[in-house]
Amino acid sequence: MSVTAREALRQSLCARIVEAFADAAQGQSEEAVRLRVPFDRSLASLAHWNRLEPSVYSRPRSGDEQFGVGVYRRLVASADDDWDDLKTRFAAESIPPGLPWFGAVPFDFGALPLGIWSVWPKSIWFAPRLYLTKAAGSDVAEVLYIPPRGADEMDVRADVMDLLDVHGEGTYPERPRFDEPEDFRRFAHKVDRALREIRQGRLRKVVVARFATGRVARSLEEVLEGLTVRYPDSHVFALSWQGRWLLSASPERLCAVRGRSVEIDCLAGTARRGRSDDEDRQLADELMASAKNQREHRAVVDHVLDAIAPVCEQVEAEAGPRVLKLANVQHLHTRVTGRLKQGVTLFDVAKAIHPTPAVAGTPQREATSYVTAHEGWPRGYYAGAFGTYVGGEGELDVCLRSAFVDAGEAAIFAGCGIVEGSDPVAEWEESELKMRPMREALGVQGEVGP
Ligand SMILES: C=C(O[C@@H]1C=C(C(=O)O)C=C[C@H]1O)C(=O)O
Repeated sequence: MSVTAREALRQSLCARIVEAFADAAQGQSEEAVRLRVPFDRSLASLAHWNRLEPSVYSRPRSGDEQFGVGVYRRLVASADDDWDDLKTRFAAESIPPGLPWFGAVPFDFGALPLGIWSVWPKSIWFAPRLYLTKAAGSDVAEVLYIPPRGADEMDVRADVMDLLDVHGEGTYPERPRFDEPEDFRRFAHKVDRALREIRQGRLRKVVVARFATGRVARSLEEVLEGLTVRYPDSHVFALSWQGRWLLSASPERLCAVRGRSVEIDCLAGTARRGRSDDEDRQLADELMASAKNQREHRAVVDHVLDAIAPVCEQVEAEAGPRVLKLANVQHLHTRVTGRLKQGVTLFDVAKAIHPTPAVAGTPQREATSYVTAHEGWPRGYYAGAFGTYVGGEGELDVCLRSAFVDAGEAAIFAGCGIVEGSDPVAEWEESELKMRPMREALGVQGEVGP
């Protein structure tokens, strides 16, 4: 969108909110101002790299969009905190009806946020002060805005204009750059080391990951629109904190909790897409027939069923895996569904199953510690989870096909499950495919051969 169109959008949205604020001031006493505005573009048009206020964009598989900016309430986990601390703190908070918390948790709650992640707390959650939702295909957005206490119309105008300000295009403060990414030699060395652990019987599977870096060539709006068009079945999500962005187009639901029901996606086992329909079908058949991939996949399903049993009244997995096709790759996929025991929240479920063997390995605890100790760089939020939370319910998706963007530079992450018989060249190629969504969307040059 052009700078003038962006400014016109900002002005008109602000005028509608001020109007609704003035009407509400004469009527009810609710803290939040609620209105509906015509909106015929994607809510991604409100997202911008250079917005200093924390902000969030989310477009799950349903196609409904959410955008939030500014902080009404924030909740962060620091070095020593765990899931239980988050849960306790959430229990003490209250936010207006219809407003969710957005946030993310790390891959390993036991690890400190180091390296590129040291600029962020270990887990970040916030309820935005200006929140828009738009149903798929609709050209109307619902707006919820919480004015500062005691604000008058003038204050509200200034506040909303500020929340939607973009603070200069392309001007980034000097910050430390990312570390040198791993080349094939170092990656192969990590795979060999993982294979040694497996041969010696300490682990059965380890997910070995790598990252690539590059300059971002697109506006955030272009990036998000690119991802939503190309990956309609993934959850496209972007969250900024202190000007840095975490982005993901996740195909993998860690857990969704609505009332007493829970849904989990197990995703492990990967093949590329074919160049023709025939080749694509053949690759899918080979994936289904591959004992190595089926073993890798079954380990995830078994872990999830075992780990979730204590918080469930009933739980079941689909009979066998299906093939989930994404634009870049195809995966083996099994859905697990269950009925939760009374009082079990989203965070109880996440604590029980995360990180699953799909992103850590098996045995899960040993593999998680192994990854944290031997990856060679801190995973932070990569292979962590992001999503929404309201009163115990919500959805968390695994932060895969993801990137961290700081001052116009991106680190793009991908990992592969290593089991007995894995080959470093094939795994490198798989990691390249997994990086493709973010590379293409961000316009970062890439595709490096082994
Ligand atoms: C670790 C990643 O993906 C995970 C690993 C998979 C595999 O090894 O087959 C498949 C899907 C994901 O659960 C990633 O995309 O970075």
